[in-house]
Amino acid sequence: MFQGILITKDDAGYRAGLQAIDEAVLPEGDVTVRVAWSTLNYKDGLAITGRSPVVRRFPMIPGIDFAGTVESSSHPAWKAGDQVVLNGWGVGEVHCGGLAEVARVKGDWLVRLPAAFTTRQAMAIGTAGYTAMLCVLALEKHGIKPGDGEILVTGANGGVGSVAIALLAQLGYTVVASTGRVAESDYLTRLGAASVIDRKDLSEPGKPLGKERWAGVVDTVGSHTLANACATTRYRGAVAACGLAGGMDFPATVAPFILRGITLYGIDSVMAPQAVRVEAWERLARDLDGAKLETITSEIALADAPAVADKLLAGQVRGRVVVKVGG
Ligand SMILES: C=CC(=O)SCCNC(=O)CCNC(=O)[C@H](O)C(C)(C)COP(=O)(O)OP(=O)(O)OC[C@H]1O[C@@H](n2cnc3c(N)ncnc32)[C@H](O)[C@@H]1OP(=O)(O)O
Ligand SMILES: NC(=O)C1=CN([C@@H]2O[C@H](COP(=O)(O)OP(=O)(O)OC[C@H]3O[C@@H](n4cnc5c(N)ncnc54)[C@H](O)[C@@H]3O)[C@@H](O)[C@H]2O)C=CC1
Repeated sequence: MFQGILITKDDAGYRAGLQAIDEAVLPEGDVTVRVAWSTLNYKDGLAITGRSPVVRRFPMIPGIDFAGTVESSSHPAWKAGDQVVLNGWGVGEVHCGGLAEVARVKGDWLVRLPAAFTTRQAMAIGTAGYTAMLCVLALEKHGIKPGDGEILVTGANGGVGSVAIALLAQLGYTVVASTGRVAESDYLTRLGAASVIDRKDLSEPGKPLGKERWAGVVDTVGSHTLANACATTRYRGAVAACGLAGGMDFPATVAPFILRGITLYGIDSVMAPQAVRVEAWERLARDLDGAKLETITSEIALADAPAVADKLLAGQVRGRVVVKVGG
């Protein structure tokens, strides 16, 4: 038996809580990991509360990411004692996840813990931070350079937004942070935002085209915010869309695409190929300021995860939350 969060769904309803879990609940896998740290991402909030149909099998251990130490392995790449990180691959959705002391997964899903990070730091980054890096890589590969103009980051106080700001600022980009918590402007400017705008400027239904402003965009919000971001992106600029914190809809027109030649990149962290993950983690090790990472990180115990999941979805959590599992 081991301790973990378990989600059950039956006639009595949808419930998540800390309990002793039998090893028999763990799915098949060729690597067993002793989890040190996990995190709470937005998707974990959706899974734990049942707000969206993220969990596809019950009972389910949530947690779309974890970092820890291999306990046993029949996979050729891994041996007992190796330190590993996992993001996505349906873990915490269809395959038991990281919010428990033990995880059993496919060795092909694991990434070696970069030497630059402790397991706690890797989870302070977590799937949110790794996704922020995927967004930055998309803008870089599009050819957007520091000095080309302002980069908009939406949902700026959140996990993806906070790491995106820190990364872009470190790389020399001029970052404009959009937030509903303008009172938190100091936090955003300390991370490296050059200026802060109110999310209301972007969240109302807008025109097909607006005044050209952004050289690039990292959008975690979706809906009208994403549509307005596209409508105000400069000629041949790019938008990296990764989130739906404001809604899954995309009420846009083709105008920015066919009249300004903008590009919309869809960013998916869950099924990203291994080479992409390794590149993202290597770049995080190079480009993310460890001191800034610590300032955006708060720590909770496993038992607190359900309560903090509610707060996360209510937009009451700033930055990243690490969950101490065995660490
Ligand atoms: C870290 C990442 C994130 O944070 S992403 C944001 C969090 N995710 C969500 O909120 C998604 C929750 N899911 C939904 O709201 C719904 O599943 C849906 C709206 C995406 C689709 O719902 P619908 O009822 O219309 O269809 P199905 O559920 O039957 O699915 C249709 C088709 O799509 C496949 N699919 C479902 N979810 C995913 C997924 N997460 N990734 C990839 N593909 C997905 C599903 O298997 C079906 O395909 P099929 O070939 O028919 O099996
Ligand atoms: N595509 C992918 O692979 C990934 C997608 N995501 C998505 O990115 C988004 C952000 O994830 P996290 O940073 O972990 O979540 P988070 O909860 O830490 O941050 C979300 C931010 O959006 C803000 N927000 C909420 N509602 C809003 C609205 N209506 N308008 C504007 N801002 C609003 C919140 O105040 C918060 O600051 C989520 O939608 C998540 O599902 C996250 C990781 C991977």
